Amino acid sequence: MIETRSLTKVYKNGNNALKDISLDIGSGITSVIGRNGAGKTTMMRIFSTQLRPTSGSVTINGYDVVKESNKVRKIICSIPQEASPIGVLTPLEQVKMYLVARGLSISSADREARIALSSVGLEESMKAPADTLSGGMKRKVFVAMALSANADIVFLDEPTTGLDPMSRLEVWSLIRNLRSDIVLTTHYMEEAASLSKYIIMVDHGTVIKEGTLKELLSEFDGLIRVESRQPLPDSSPVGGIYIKYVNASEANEYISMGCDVKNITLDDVFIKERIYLEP
Ligand SMILES: Nc1ncnc2c1ncn2[C@@H]1O[C@H](COP(=O)(O)OP(=O)(O)OP(=O)(O)O)[C@@H](O)[C@H]1O
Repeated sequence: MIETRSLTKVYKNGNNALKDISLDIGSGITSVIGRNGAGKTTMMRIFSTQLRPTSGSVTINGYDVVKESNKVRKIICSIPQEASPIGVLTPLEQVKMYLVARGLSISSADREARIALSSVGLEESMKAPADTLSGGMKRKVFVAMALSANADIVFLDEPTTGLDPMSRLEVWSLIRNLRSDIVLTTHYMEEAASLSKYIIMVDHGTVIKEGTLKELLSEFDGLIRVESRQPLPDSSPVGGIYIKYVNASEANEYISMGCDVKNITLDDVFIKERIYLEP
C-alpha cells in the first residue's frame, strides 16, 4: 500500500513536476499514465527513494520514503526507465549481482537467477554478453530481476517502451505473473487497460482521473466515438480530425455520412479531458 499526501516536487530550476498529489495505491497492478513530462518518472523516483520530495509525504507499507528509506529499499524493487544491462556482463551475472546486493548468498543468488532467467525465456542466452541481446531480451533481464527480488512492491518505469508488439505482449504476460504488487508507468493506453487493476492519469504534475478501467469508462456508457474529417455540430478538433460522442444507436446514421465510428477506449477519457497522448 502506497499513500501519498500533498506530494510536491519542485526541481532546483523551478520545474514543478508534482503538485499536491494525494493518492492511495492498493494491491495488484497499478498504472500511472500520462504524456511526456507529466511527472510519472518523478513520482516513481520518489517512491523508490532515489529522489526527495520538496514537501508532502509518501509511505510504502507504512514506511516513510524519506525517514525510513533503508526499510523501504528492502521491500521494493525498482526498474528505472533508462535501465540497460552492462554490455560485457551476462544476464546471469547481472541478476546474480543484483540478488547478492539484496542480501542473498552467492549460491542462492545463482539458483534464483537461473530460475528467473529461465522463466522469462532467457535460458539459452543467460551466459551471453548482454551486448549481444536484442532490446526485448534486455528488458527481460530486468523483468527477471523483478521476479527474483521477491519484493513486496515492484516499480517499473515504462517497461515496454521501444519494444516490438510481440515482445510487448511477452513482457505483459511476465508482468502479470509477478507475485509482487506493481506500479508501472506507461504512455500506452492499451497497456494500462490490459494490465492494471487501477489506473492513475497524470498531466502537468496533477492527477486528472483515477479509478478502475470500468470506473473510468463509465461516463461513456452507451456511447460511441464518431470521427470525421469535416467539422460536425458539437464536435471537437483533435489532431486533424473532429470527434464527438453519440449514442450507439446513432452509429449507422454517422457511418452513412462517411464518418468512422469507434468503440470507447481509455483514449476517450484523455480526449474528453483534452489531453492527447503521443502514438
Ligand atoms: N532533474 C530535473 N531537473 C529539472 N526538471 C526536471 C528534472 N527531471 C524532470 N524534470 C521536469 O519535471 C517534469 C516532469 O518530468 P518527468 O520526467 O517526471 O515526466 P514523465 O511523465 O516521466 O515524462 P516522460 O514520459 O517523458 O518520461 C518535466 O517538466 C521535466 O522537464
